Amino acid sequence: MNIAIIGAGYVGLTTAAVLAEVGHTVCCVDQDVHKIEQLNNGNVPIYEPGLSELMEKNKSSLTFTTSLIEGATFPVIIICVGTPSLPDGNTDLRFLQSVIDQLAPHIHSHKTIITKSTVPPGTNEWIYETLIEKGVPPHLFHVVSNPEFLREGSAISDMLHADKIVVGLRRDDDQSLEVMKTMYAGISAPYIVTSLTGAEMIKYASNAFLAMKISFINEIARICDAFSVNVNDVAKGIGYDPRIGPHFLQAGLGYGGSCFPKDVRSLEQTARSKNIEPLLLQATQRVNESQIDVYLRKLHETVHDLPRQTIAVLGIAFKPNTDDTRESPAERFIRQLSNIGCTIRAYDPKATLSSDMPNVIQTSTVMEALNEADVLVIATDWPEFQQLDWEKVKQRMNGILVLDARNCLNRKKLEEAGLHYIGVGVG
Ligand SMILES: NC(=O)C1=CN([C@@H]2O[C@H](COP(=O)(O)OP(=O)(O)OC[C@H]3O[C@@H](n4cnc5c(N)ncnc54)[C@H](O)[C@@H]3O)[C@@H](O)[C@H]2O)C=CC1
Ligand SMILES: O=C(O)[C@H]1O[C@H](OP(=O)(O)OP(=O)(O)OC[C@H]2O[C@@H](n3ccc(=O)[nH]c3=O)[C@H](O)[C@@H]2O)[C@H](O)[C@@H](O)[C@@H]1O
Repeated sequence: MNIAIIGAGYVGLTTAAVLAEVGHTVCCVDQDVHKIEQLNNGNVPIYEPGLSELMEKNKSSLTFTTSLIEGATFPVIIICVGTPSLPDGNTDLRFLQSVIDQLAPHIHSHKTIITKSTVPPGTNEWIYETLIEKGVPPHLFHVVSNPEFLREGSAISDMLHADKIVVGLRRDDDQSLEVMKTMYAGISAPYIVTSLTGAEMIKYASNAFLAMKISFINEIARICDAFSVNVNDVAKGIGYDPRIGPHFLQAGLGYGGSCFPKDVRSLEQTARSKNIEPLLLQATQRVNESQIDVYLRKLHETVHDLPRQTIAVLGIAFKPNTDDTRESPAERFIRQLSNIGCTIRAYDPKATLSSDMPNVIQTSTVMEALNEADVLVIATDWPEFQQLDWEKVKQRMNGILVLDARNCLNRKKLEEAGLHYIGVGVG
C-alpha cells in the first residue's frame, strides 16, 4: 500500500517504520522543516530504542517531505499530529484542523483518512462533516478512527505486537475495515470495530484507567508509609489477582509524559461539557499533582536545613528509555527543589533539562552529579541507576541519604554499602 503519514513525531515515525517493515511504502509529512531535513539526512530526531535501526533497514520504502500537497496524493493518509492541552484542560485541535483545511482542496481521488492522534469524542465526526462542508464529495473519502496504544520506550514492539487494533468507522462505511486489515496485515492482533466516537472513547478510557491505577497505588503508598508497610509487596500481592493484574502498580513520583496528564484533563473537560462531574478523573489528577509534595515533605522531615543542601537528581525524562521531558515528574521535582533554594546536580542518560533553573546544572555522568551531593534522589527509574555500584556512590557523595522516588532500588544493597535509604511506602 502507499501511505502518507502526517506528523513525524513519536507516533508518526514509529508508525512509518513499522508499516514500512511490514511491506508498505510510506511518505512522512511534517511542517517542521528542520525535522524533515534531519530525516532526509538519515538522522532520526527523537530517541526511541530500535527506531533509527528500523528506519535505516527500511529506508528504500520511506520518504520525507514538508509538502502536505504531496501527502494528499496518497490513497491512505494517517494523521499523527500533536493534540496538546489548552490552558483550560480542553484539547488543542488546531494542528488537526489545519491538516484537514490543507487536505480538503487536494482530494481528487478516493482517500482513506485515518486519525491516529488522540482526539476527544466527536472529533472524527467533525472531520467528516468539515470535509463535506468544504465541498469534498462523500464518495471520495472515508474517515477512520484508529487510536494508538504504544508506549514511548517500547514503541516498536508495542506496535508490532499490539494487543488489539481499534477501528472506528461510520455506520455506512463498508470499505475501510478491509483497508485497515490490509494495512495491518503483518500485525496479528484482535480487531475491535466500533463507531468513530466509540474508538475515541476507548483511547481516552484506556489512558484514564491506567492513570487511575497509578494514582491508586500512589495513594496506597501514602497509607503504607504511615504503617511502615512496603507498597511493592502490596502491589505484588494484589497484582496476582487476574482481576487486578500486576501492571501499572509501580508507586513513585506520579505519572507524566505527553499523554496521561493531557488525556485525563481532556476527558474531564469532555465529561463536563455534558454536565457530568467526573469524580474519579478529578481524584486521579489530585493524587498525581500532590505526589511530588509527598516526596518533598519526606525530604524535609529527614534532612536538616534542606534548602542549603546539594542534591544529586538522577533522571530528568518522564520515564526510562526516552529523551522526552514533557510533563516530567522528575523535572517538576527538580524545579520544586530549586524553588526552595537547593543546589541541584541533575543527570539523565538521554534527556536534557527543558529550561534553565536557578542553582541547577546538568552533568554528563552519574559520578559527576554525585560530587559534593548531600542527598541523592532517583527521579526516573532508568535500569542503569538500579545497577549502580553503591560503594562507589557512597565514596563520591558528601552525605549518605538516598531518596528512591521511584521505588526501584534494592534497599538491602544500598544499606550494605552504608547508605541511608528512604522513600514513600518502602516499609
Ligand atoms: N507519544 C506517544 O507515546 C503517543 C502519542 N499518542 C498521540 O499521538 C499524537 C501525536 O503524538 P506525538 O507523536 O507524541 O507528537 P509529537 O509532538 O512528537 O509529533 C507531532 C508532529 O506533528 C507535526 N505537525 C503538527 N502540525 C502539522 C501539520 N499541520 N502538518 C504536518 N505536520 C504537523 C509536528 O511538527 C510534530 O513533528 C497525539 O495526539 C498523542 O496524544 C498516542 C499514543 C502514544
Ligand atoms: O497515549 C499515549 O501516549 C500512551 O500513554 C502511555 O504511554 P507513555 O506515556 O509512553 O508511558 P507509560 O509507560 O504509560 O508511563 C506514563 C507515566 O506513568 C508512570 N508510571 C507508569 C507505570 C507505573 O506503574 N507507575 C508509573 O508511575 C511513568 O513513570 C510515566 O511517567 C500509555 O501506556 C500508552 O498505552 C499510550 O499509548
